[in-house]
Amino acid sequence: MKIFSAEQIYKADKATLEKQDISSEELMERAATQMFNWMHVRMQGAPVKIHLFCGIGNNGGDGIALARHLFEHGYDIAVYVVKYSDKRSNDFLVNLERLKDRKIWPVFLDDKSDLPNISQDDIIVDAVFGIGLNRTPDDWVTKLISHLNDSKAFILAVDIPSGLFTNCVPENLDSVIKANYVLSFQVPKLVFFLPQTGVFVEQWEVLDIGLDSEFLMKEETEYDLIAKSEVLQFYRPRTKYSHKGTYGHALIVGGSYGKIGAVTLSSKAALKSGSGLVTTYIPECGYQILQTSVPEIMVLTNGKTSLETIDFDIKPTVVGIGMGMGIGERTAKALTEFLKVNKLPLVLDADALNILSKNKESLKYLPEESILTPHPKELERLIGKWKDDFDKLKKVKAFSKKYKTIIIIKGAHTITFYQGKGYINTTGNPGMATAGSGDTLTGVITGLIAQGYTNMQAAIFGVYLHGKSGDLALEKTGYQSLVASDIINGLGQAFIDLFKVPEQVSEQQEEDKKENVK
Ligand SMILES: NC(=O)C1=CN([C@@H]2O[C@H](COP(=O)(O)OP(=O)(O)OC[C@H]3O[C@@H](n4cnc5c(N)ncnc54)[C@H](O)[C@@H]3O)[C@@H](O)[C@H]2O)[C@H](O)CC1
Ligand SMILES: [K+]
Repeated sequence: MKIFSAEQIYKADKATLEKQDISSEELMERAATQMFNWMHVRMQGAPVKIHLFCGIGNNGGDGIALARHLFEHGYDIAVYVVKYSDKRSNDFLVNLERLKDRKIWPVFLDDKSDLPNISQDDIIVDAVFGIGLNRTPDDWVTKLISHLNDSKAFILAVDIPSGLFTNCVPENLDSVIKANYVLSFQVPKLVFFLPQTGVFVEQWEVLDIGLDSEFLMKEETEYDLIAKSEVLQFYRPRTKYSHKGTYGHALIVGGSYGKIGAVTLSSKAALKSGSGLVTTYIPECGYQILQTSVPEIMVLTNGKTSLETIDFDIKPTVVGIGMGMGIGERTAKALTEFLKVNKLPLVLDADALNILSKNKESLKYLPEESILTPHPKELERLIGKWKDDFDKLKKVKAFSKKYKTIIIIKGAHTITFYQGKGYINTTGNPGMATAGSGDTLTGVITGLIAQGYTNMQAAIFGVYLHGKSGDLALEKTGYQSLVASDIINGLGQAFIDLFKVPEQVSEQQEEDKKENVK
């Protein structure tokens, strides 16, 4: 799914009005009707107090129109207009009049108003600011927003939590609504997926308001959201007359005394993600450990307790390098010498990245489309400190362009970056923040490249599979007990899940749908 910028959404609106020959107020009505249906299906007329806080722009207009629908279906509503400016939008005014026609008089709030009473059992609809926010809200609006957050009532945000910008991190985080649920029109917003701003979005859902499909299809975006339908197109089925040679040979390089586990996990993950052969290149101290724990894997050794040279006479398809490798002088030199002569596709992780951070001139030896999988600290060593999430994205983009590398920013929503574009992953969970999880990811990506996936496909698909496997494992382990080996063991189910058809809608839902059409 594409993630559009605010400018692109306004362009999509314009294209829709022209193509479908409708007014902007009709489009607002679609948005409000969709939100009402969403609420009505869940609330079924429940006598819960709903407080609607509406700004004076189109986000506020959406809220006012929603209030009308709720009123007409007998819901107990209280409507507030947050008068943060005199520049009321036309569609807001049209809907305000419609509300007044029904004898509903909103409470107008300004800097002198008392804060309204809200019980924690009530529902708040947040329609104060939408994607049009362009400066920090005034102090009194921030106070109101903090008051709503403190109420502990369930907050349903319209389009985006009020106070969140679409293209930067707010200076004052007290001015942002902490939404329990966001109903976002047509497309999710980038800020839902970044650590500093994503915390304001507990859950989100997209409501289709019928924006022009041609525009949505043709318009190029800087970010894509990656879910099952996006990765399925990469999937390479196995063929009947294939043999292990068909699926490539992954070489995993790394390990040092006390850190043989890291390479073991990567190697096993490469194997379990389908690499035909896997060889692990480690210091001698790991020989027995590896041969015993993963008998399917071949082992080459060099150095006693850490690697001294990286030099082999096998012909692997791809090399995954750095896990548990250490950053000692000899190992660092071994890596640099290897990079100078290497022509194979590379996946670089952990200490390989730490060594490169200290010897940035060696980055020029990386083949194009090498994959770098840093965790936050490793990323900081590579690109330097960042001011906020947006600054981080800018720096990663510049780095990836300069060295022509694919960078995977690991996190709650891992983002794969290449050629100026970010691919945001949707699988994974906090249970995966555990030792060896990253080593496993490197193994999965290396294993996919071995089988013939392009580096970009392997990066995006690998991140998805790794997360999905963690999600499936979670059902048995819970968050705390999920360990990297569970992720490896869940990989098979993650592949199988790709082809699971979503559950059928129930008969009752089908009936409801028919009713709606009537
Ligand atoms: N295609 C869609 O997704 C549709 C979205 N709709 C809704 O429209 C809003 C965007 O509406 P817009 O009027 O452009 O912006 P806001 O409602 O966010 O209003 C802000 C308004 O106020 C000014 N402003 C900005 N920041 C401040 C500030 N800190 N203090 C005071 N005033 C401020 C700014 O100039 C704006 O004019 C979108 O989110 C959806 O909810 C449509 O209803 C349907 C199509
Ligand atoms: K909002």
